[in-house]
Amino acid sequence: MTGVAAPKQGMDMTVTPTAIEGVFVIQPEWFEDERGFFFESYSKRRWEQHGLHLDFVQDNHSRSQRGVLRGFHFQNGLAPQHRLVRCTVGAIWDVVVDLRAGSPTFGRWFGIELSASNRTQLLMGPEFAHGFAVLSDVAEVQYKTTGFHNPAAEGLLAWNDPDVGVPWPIEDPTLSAKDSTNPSLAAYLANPAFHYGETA
Ligand SMILES: Cc1cn([C@H]2C[C@H](O)[C@@H](COP(=O)(O)OP(=O)(O)O[C@H]3O[C@@H](C)C(=O)[C@@H](O)[C@H]3O)O2)c(=O)[nH]c1=O
Repeated sequence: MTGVAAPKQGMDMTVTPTAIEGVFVIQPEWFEDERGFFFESYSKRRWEQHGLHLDFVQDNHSRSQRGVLRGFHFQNGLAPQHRLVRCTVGAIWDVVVDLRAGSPTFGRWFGIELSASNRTQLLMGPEFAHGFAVLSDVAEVQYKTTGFHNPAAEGLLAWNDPDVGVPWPIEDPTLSAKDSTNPSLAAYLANPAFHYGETA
């Protein structure tokens, strides 16, 4: 068919699977001119064109100082959450850990730098513990979730569990009181919240 191409509806994005099934790197295109930049940080229509059908219900925003590490956190099957994470001020090293018992990548981690300048986003299913370390003087992190916050569903995993072995880029991080006593992966596995092949 010939003719005039349909006008482009907004900017596109790339969706790149990682070595861990269920974790995707999302890179939106952006427009830049002398005023600054513009990009669509989320478009339901664009996501559906890429086969991503998720209903986000909550937006979160945190600010942290250099050296802060938050995590690892997840919500169990009572209130499962897909999470779409980005950094809008500064830079973080963002990490997920596969919590699906029986998964070929159980306990394996994936990490990526998310920053205000690279505008990269990380999408993870509910079955992943999530945490990040701040690489800049200050970092602001914004993320969307498909489930509402539910303290009764909160799950925690030790940021420094040697069985996971994340090579964090900061030493002696500043942690919340809660995160300084998080359980190990072995303790999690005694009563896992998620099983490979089952929908959370
Ligand atoms: C996450 C969350 C916390 N809160 C409250 C609970 C508490 O009083 C206060 C601070 O909570 P926290 O210390 O748990 O915040 P924080 O350590 O930033 O928790 C976050 O960490 C990152 C790594 C994640 O993956 C997120 O899902 C979330 O768990 O905010 C909400 O009201 N809604 C929410 O969605």
